Amino acid sequence: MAKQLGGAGLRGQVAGKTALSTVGKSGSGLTYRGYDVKDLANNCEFEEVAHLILKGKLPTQAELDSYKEKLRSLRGLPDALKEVLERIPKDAHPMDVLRTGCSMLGNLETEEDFSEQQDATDRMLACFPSIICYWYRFSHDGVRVDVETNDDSIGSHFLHLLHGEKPSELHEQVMHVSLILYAEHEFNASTFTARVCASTLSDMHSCVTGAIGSLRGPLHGGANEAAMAMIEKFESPDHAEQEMMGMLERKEKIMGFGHAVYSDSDPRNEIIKQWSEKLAKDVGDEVLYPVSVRCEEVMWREKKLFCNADFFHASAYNFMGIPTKLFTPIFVMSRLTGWAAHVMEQRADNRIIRPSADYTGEELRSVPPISER
Ligand SMILES: CC(=O)SCCNC(=O)CCNC(=O)[C@H](O)C(C)(C)COP(=O)(O)OP(=O)(O)OC[C@H]1O[C@@H](n2cnc3c(N)ncnc32)[C@H](O)[C@@H]1OP(=O)(O)O
Ligand SMILES: O=C([O-])CC(=O)C(=O)O
Repeated sequence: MAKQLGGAGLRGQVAGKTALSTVGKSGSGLTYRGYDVKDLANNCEFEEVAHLILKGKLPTQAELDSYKEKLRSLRGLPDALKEVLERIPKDAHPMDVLRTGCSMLGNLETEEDFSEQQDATDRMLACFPSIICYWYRFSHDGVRVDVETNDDSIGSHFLHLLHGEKPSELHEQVMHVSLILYAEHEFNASTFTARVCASTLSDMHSCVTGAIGSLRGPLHGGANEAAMAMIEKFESPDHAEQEMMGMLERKEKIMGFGHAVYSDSDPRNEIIKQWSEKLAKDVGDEVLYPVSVRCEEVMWREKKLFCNADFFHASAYNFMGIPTKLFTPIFVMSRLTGWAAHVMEQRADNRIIRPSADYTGEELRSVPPISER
């Protein structure tokens, strides 16, 4: 059953064209440049999908090797950026750190001309994990990590910097899947933010900085952190059910459920849920995964609301030892590909995005003298 699309929030209104992805239209429900996300998640590394989204085609082995080599060479951070990161307090939210880091990078390595858009994007793709982990390890552990690792992938680079050791094969694989699932999603709020910014002919770093701000909220990317905060309070599936029933009765929003476009399932959920189950077995979990499954059952039974991409990401990331506040920055590391590709698409066929509003204010009136107000 298709979701009723209309009403506030521009829901269901066509606001532009894209050749990058379809949501709720074909295959399992999500396609990137014509490939089903399930197919991509089962058969590709994230860097192949980044190449597909940003450069228009799946790479050959030689193209992939050279793309990964290029990304590896771009992991270092300028000293001025490290200095800024060192001044950000420990209790800052990592999404704010990333927003500042991206903006600072735009000052140091400004995109002077649109011909630099691919290089500016590759640089961010390579160094966002460095930015987030440099700040995290400095502010939390007091160490200045060497961010120039030789790890094979963006996901393993991130886990290596975070934990101080190379990740297991399982964890590297889960990072590939997770980054693929989060990479692109048509005209979602953060991507639309990036496109609006691009439509003024602004620079790539401004578009991405704005998009990070939009992704941060709990109704969008921030939902994976909010979901974690909720499930970690539940001691058992029965406890989860009891608490969820209370939340529903109080008409509270339950993060990680529902979607603006999908009507009865988010195709990314089935995939990340399987990986969460594998990770649960790997760590011997007997609480978080069964609690998450019960939450899913209760929400469907009571409200016909389904898990979106964020819900099982919470337990999966937790099982890999990732601190909750770093969940949404991982989303950024991935969605950067979608944002940048949309910026490029907008630039290639641009008209400034400037919709209209229905006015609901006062009728025309004259300004009274200040003594009479
Ligand atoms: C990667 C991502 O960004 S995926 C989205 C991540 N966000 C979340 O998980 C936050 C929780 N979910 C939500 O807030 C919403 O489902 C959104 C923002 C994702 C979509 O919003 P909308 O398109 O406006 O939702 P929709 O029209 O389906 O809502 C229908 C009804 O279900 C309710 N509803 C929707 N989601 C939820 C939820 N998670 N918990 C409780 N009730 C919900 C709405 O409040 C609404 O009720 P109402 O008619 O009484 O007002
Ligand atoms: O499309 C949306 O509204 C939100 C979403 O799932 C995403 O951005 O991945």
